[in-house]
Amino acid sequence: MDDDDTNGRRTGDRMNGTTEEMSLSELREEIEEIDRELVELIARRTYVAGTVAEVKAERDLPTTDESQEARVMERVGENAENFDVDANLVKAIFRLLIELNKVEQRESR
Ligand SMILES: C=C(O[C@@H]1C=C(C(=O)O)C=C[C@H]1O)C(=O)O
Repeated sequence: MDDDDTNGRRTGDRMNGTTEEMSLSELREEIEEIDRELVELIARRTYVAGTVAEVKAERDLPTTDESQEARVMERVGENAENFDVDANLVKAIFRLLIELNKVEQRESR
């Protein structure tokens, strides 16, 4: 039995049933749309951080705020658990997003 014979059912079983009849190409289209949304969200997060950088520059505050980073990491860990995904993996992704923001903030001041 090859992958196509499962007709997406393995994925459908993990979700709400609406994906059960989806073909591989339809599932990949769904992933493509999700990926586009993820990149849009990353761009929005980076944009807001740019505004944070302006506020910090006005107040003469440093780019890095470790206590805020700890709050972000705790929050994303809780969100990961609520959505039943690996908290350590999600935290690793957010570590990168925070670093991206700090690079952007340093470049804009
Ligand atoms: C965006 C900020 O600047 C930095 C980046 C953070 C982030 O990407 O979440 C958090 C804390 C800061 O080190 C902030 O202070 O809120």
